[in-house]
Amino acid sequence: MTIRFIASSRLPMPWATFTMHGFEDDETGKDHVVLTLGDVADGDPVLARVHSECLTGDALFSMRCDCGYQLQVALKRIAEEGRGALLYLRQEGRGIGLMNKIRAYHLQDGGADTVEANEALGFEADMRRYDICIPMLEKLGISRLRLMTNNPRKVLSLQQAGIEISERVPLTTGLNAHNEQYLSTKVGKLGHMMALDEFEAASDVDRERT
Ligand SMILES: Nc1nc2c(ncn2[C@@H]2O[C@H](COP(=O)(O)OP(=O)(O)OP(=O)(O)O)[C@@H](O)[C@H]2O)c(=O)[nH]1
Ligand SMILES: [Zn+2]
Repeated sequence: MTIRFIASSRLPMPWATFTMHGFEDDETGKDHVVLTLGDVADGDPVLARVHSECLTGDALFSMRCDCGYQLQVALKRIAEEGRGALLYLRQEGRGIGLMNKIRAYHLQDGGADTVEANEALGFEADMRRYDICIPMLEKLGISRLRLMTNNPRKVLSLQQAGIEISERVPLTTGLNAHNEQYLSTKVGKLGHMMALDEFEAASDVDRERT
């Protein structure tokens, strides 16, 4: 593992002023960011989101997925508790990269689901790895997580990497007319632990996208 800490700074956000910590992975050339709020090094479980980059959803307001909504709700929840961490991993498109995600979206426009599209391009459904979290969490003194996710593979991969997950906190938000099928595929093919009728509507999020 070749992840190096670079620097920390303040990051004022609409909900709280977080601290941003930058890390660089010499092996992949990717840089990752962790946002923390409050004292996360006191040994108590930390409310946390391990979020993989989604340029389209996180920054460009895409309604094809739930990523941007989850990002915002996770940050709001951490701000409400006054303590927590968000790991923003540069694993765009479940690890296939932005250009391949656009290729996958093109196939999805023609009727494929997210898994079929990845496979048609020669990729596995999910290429992400989570062991990269360990050096970042260690550096920040975080040992146990209350993890906001619906993804069982994420919980398992983090546990296998040696991270203690004291609780899984559901994060069901952002359902809209454009991503219903995408979310159904998560449940049906990727085993996500959620039911679409339990979702908070997208309009519950500040950045309303209906
Ligand atoms: N390849 C591919 N990647 C996608 C697609 N839609 C979103 N992504 C990427 O999927 C990642 C988010 O993964 P999700 O499975 O939505 O969510 P998760 O983080 O694994 O699970 P949760 O913690 O429950 O949200 C981001 O890297 C997105 O860029 C898609 O259609 N194809
Ligand atoms: Zn997304």
